Amino acid sequence: SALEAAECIMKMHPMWQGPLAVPGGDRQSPIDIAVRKTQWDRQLKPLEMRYDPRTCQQIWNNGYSFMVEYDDTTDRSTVKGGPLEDQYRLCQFHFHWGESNAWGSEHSVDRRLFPAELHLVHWNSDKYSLFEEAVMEENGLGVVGVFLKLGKRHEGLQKLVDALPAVRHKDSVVEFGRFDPTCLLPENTEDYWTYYGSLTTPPLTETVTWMVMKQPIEVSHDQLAVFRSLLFTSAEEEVQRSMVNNFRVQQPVGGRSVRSSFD
Ligand SMILES: O=C1NC(=O)[C@@H](c2ccccc2)S1
Ligand SMILES: [Zn+2]
Repeated sequence: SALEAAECIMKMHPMWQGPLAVPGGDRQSPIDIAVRKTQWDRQLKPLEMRYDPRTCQQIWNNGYSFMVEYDDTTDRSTVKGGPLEDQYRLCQFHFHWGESNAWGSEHSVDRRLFPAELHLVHWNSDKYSLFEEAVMEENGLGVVGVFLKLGKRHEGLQKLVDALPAVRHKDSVVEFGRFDPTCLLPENTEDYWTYYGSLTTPPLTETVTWMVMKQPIEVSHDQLAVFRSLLFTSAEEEVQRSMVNNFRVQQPVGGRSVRSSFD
C-alpha cells in the first residue's frame, strides 16, 4: 500500500536512523485517526485562531522543512479555545510532503494519506516565556494540522510558493513580510480531531496538544512540485538531495482517546 511504501522510503532517510520512538514514550505523534474510534466531546469549544500578518518575519530552510517564522514576543498571533486551557502564541508554520502525491502527510484518516500536511506551531504563553522552554513542559505546545489535497491552485499559498526558490538550500533564509496564515485554514475550522501527542521530529517531546482539521485545503500539482524542488542539502555540499518524504512514520495510539469536535 502507499502507507507501506511511504514508511519504507521514510525509514531510509538519514534523519531517521536514530531512535524512532522515545524510550518509554507512550504518546508519540503522528498517528492514524481511526474515525470510528474517535469520541465526540460536546464540551470542546470552537477554536479561536487570531493571526496578525505583520508578525510574519522570514522563511527558513532548516534542512528538514521550510518554516515561516513569526515574531512571538507578544500575543498578537494566537490560538485558544478548543481543547486548550490557555492561550498559545504562533511561532512558526511549516509543511511535510512526499515525493509523490500518494503520500506525504504525517497523520492519516482511516489510513488515508494526503500529499502534504501543514503544521501551525504555537506555545503556551500563559505558562511559559519562551518556545524553547514550552517545548519541554506539560501542555507546552499546541499544533494545528491541516491536510493538503490535490485540486485547484491555492491563491494564498502562491505567495509562499513564489518565495521558495530563494530558500532552495539548507540554512538559507529570506525576508517574508505580511503573511496571514488564516488563508491556509479550511473554510470549516469547527470540525477537528484533538489528542495528546508529541513533536514529530527530535526532540520528540510529549508536550503537544494536537488539533487536526477534518477539512483539507486544496493546492495544485504545480504548487506541490515547487515544495519538492527544495533541497535537504546546503549549497556547498557536492551531492544535492531533494527535500521530499520529510514526514515521520505513524506511531501507536496506545490507550489514547482521539476526540472530535463534531458528531
Ligand atoms: O508538528 C511538528 N512538526 C515538526 O516538524 C516538529 C517540530 C519540531 C521542532 C519545532 C517545531 C516543530 S513538531
Ligand atoms: Zn510538523
